[in-house]
Amino acid sequence: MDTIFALATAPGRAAIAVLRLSGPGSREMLAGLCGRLPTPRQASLRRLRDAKGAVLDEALVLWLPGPASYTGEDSAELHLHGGAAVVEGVGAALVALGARPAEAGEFTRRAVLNGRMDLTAAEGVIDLIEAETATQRRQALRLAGGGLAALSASWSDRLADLLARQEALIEFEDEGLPGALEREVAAGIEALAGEMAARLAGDVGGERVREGLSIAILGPPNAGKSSLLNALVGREAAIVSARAGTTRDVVEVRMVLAGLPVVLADTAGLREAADEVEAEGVRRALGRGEEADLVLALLPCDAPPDPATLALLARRPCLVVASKADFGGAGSGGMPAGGLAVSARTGAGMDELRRALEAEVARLAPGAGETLLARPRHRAAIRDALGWLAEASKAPLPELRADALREALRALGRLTGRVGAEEILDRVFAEFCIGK
Ligand SMILES: Nc1nc2c(c(=O)[nH]1)N(C=O)[C@@H](CNc1ccc(C(=O)N[C@@H](CCC(=O)O)C(=O)O)cc1)CN2
Ligand SMILES: Nc1nc2c(ncn2[C@@H]2O[C@H](COP(=O)(O)OP(=O)(O)OP(=O)(O)O)[C@@H](O)[C@H]2O)c(=O)[nH]1
Ligand SMILES: [Mg+2]
Repeated sequence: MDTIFALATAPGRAAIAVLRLSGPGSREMLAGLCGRLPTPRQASLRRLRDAKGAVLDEALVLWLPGPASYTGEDSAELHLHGGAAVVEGVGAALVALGARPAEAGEFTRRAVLNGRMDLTAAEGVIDLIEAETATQRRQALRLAGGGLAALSASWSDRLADLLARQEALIEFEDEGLPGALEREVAAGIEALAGEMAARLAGDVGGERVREGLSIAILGPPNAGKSSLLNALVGREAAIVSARAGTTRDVVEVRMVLAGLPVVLADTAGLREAADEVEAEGVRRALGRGEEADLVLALLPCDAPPDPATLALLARRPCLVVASKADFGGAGSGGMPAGGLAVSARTGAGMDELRRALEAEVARLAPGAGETLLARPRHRAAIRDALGWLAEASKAPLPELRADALREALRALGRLTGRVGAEEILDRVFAEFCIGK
């Protein structure tokens, strides 16, 4: 096993830079850098020297002998002065001592291989690094804290128990074991399948929390789409003008709604375009409307209802809003009376609109932050296991039932990384940054 090192903090000008070292050579390399080893897990201030004895930095050093370390191996941390030349120099000294730069996610990968955490907890770690909102952080912490690992382990335990009994049934088939055991196994499979199905049905929204939502503002030209986007984000992100057909490109801004990161997109007004450029803009607008999680449809109070916008409303999850409400109440633009009416000019209805958007986001990501299934991979693995349980239930022979139970167990093993197809690990750790 190689000894690896990496900058664990962001590169660039900084107060301190943390270099992390892990692997069997850590003890010797650390001693090589700073003389005698510090007391384990105690911060010590040491002068770091290269092979020739030249001082590289004065650093706070942590000696973290395995297995009680993040990776489970002998590890160390060097809290350096945060300068590019300092990091460079200490890195070069470590290479001279036999270490190599770590690959993205390699420390956490080792933690998984050494049984310090399972694959879903490792995914929680990366989600924690990428979390931009408190809701995302809560979800990531549940995962990193082993929430899904524990659930999967309890299911695996029960499956292993059912499999053992099924194997006993096969072994003692000729001795006429009581049918009671067979009924017990069948009931156990039923119960487990029921729980998995309930988890799949009830644990929704986690993927949306992780990835964030996309909302597209659509409507006829001059409806005030760009003005509304600017009012929602509080800055002049998109060009506004009295001329219809001002916006052509999709203009994206990021904001947080109901604890979720949202990309809000302003689009070209929908109409028979006057020229090629506008036509492309309208195509892009419609495309964005099709892929958005929510369409914010604007029907201006000063114009008749627009057929292209209405057609989109019929197909996509929509929040319909009457814009330019200062021109008259909701209703004049084809809005039902009592609908949401806003004026980007006066600010009327903007608070209500924000609340309505938050309610839509909350509806699209229910249970936000309280879920365990954060990735399509999680859902797919459980669906897989459930499929094998269904096979087991209807298996005509005891051996086939045992085979199906074994496959269900393997599906859960892939979820936690215990059944280790190398490519699953590669895919998960490709998302990581270097140093984690
Ligand atoms: N300086 C520093 N800060 C950090 C980390 C780190 O590795 N170094 N972490 C890393 O991502 C996170 C904290 N997570 C960690 C999880 C486990 C262990 C660890 O070594 N655990 C051992 C020993 C615990 C102890 O000292 O009592 C264990 O649980 O056996 C360290 C950090 C965030 N902050
Ligand atoms: N009275 C009134 N005028 C508004 C309101 N919102 C926007 N306008 C005006 O309506 C005109 C068009 O506004 P934009 O925000 O550019 O409209 P748009 O929907 O983005 O238009 P396109 O990009 O051309 O599709 C501008 O002159 C705005 O000042 C409003 O709430 N009330
Ligand atoms: Mg516009």
